[in-house]
Amino acid sequence: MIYRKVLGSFVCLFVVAAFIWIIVGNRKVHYLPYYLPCPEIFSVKLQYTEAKLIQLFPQLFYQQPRVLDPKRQDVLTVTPWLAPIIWEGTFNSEILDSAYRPLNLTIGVTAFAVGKYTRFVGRFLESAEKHFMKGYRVNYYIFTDKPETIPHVQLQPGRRFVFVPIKKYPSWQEISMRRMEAINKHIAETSHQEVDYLFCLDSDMVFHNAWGPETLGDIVAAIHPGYFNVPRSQFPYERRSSSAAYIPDGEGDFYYGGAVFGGLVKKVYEFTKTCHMTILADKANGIMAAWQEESHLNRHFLSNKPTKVLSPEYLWDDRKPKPPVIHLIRFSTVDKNYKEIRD
Ligand SMILES: CC(=O)N[C@H]1[C@@H](OP(=O)(O)OP(=O)(O)OC[C@H]2O[C@@H](n3ccc(=O)[nH]c3=O)[C@H](O)[C@@H]2O)O[C@H](CO)[C@H](O)[C@@H]1O
Ligand SMILES: [Mn+2]
Repeated sequence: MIYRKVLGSFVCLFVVAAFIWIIVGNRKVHYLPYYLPCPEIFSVKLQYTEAKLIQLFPQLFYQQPRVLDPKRQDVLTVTPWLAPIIWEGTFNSEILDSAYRPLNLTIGVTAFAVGKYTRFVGRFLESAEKHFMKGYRVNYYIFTDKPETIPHVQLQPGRRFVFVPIKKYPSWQEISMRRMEAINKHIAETSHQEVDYLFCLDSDMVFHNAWGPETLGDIVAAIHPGYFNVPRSQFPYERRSSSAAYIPDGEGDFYYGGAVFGGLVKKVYEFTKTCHMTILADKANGIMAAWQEESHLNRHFLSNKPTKVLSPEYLWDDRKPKPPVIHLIRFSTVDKNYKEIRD
């Protein structure tokens, strides 16, 4: 009985194996169709609260990036914490535009024009319309105590101008430092709903060349034009330990300028809040940092590293001759009579 069952099983196995061999082997079918057990997973979309569509790069034709042939060998293009440092020659605007344009971003700019500094706004805006985030939506927030003195500047479509009334503090130091407070308050009340990224810029400056999406990052700082080529012992950090902006000798990455910072509006909110608080702490202790809010900004960026660093191309000074490492001056301080204007 058992012998017959075993024999029967072997015969069955042989017949099935022979059948498969005939079909697969003789008919030249080399694989069997295979179906995923649950194809509906492909149609499931996670509902993230800040869900953004993934942008694919369209077909573009450009030079191959060469691993062993960096475009700039004369400058540092990445920080030790792997934040890119943006220099002319290191990026392709066409590729960046193809990634950022479809996101339909709005970029905010804050510029302060208090007292005599209203005279700079016309040139600032005219030059920004030529060079700043061309083709993107831009909101200019002009913080001023004298809106009637600001000249009208024709803006490109999708770009608008907003006056933010602000009181005039008696000293230029206080005006400069209080920007942190005013920007922070304005983000909380208004601009967090209006812009994706926000740049906070000095108004006594002019755009000379393109400033585009290569500058966008979570939190962005700019290297000061006066200190990109000096050892950190010579950085004009606040050196008194009684100040909240204190940086001891032997510490520091770069010397960043107070005239340019930015990033995601939420990050700029956090940043301006911390800086304002450390400025107030100093005030309570009867001390003012060596370079006002710029010192606090440098202290903050030492322990909270920027995710992108702009080279001095993005924060130059018209009074300085252009060295060979600077291929392009994009944004630069105008020459001004300090004594006359701060009087
Ligand atoms: C290139 C650079 O990094 N500049 C910084 C530097 O000197 P700066 O000489 O560039 O400072 P500044 O006189 O331009 O003042 C900073 C800004 O505050 C505004 N303002 C100032 C005074 C006034 O009466 N009315 C008015 O509106 C205006 O937007 C101006 O651009 O140090 C300052 C603090 O000491 C700021 O950190 C500046 O950003
Ligand atoms: Mn300035």
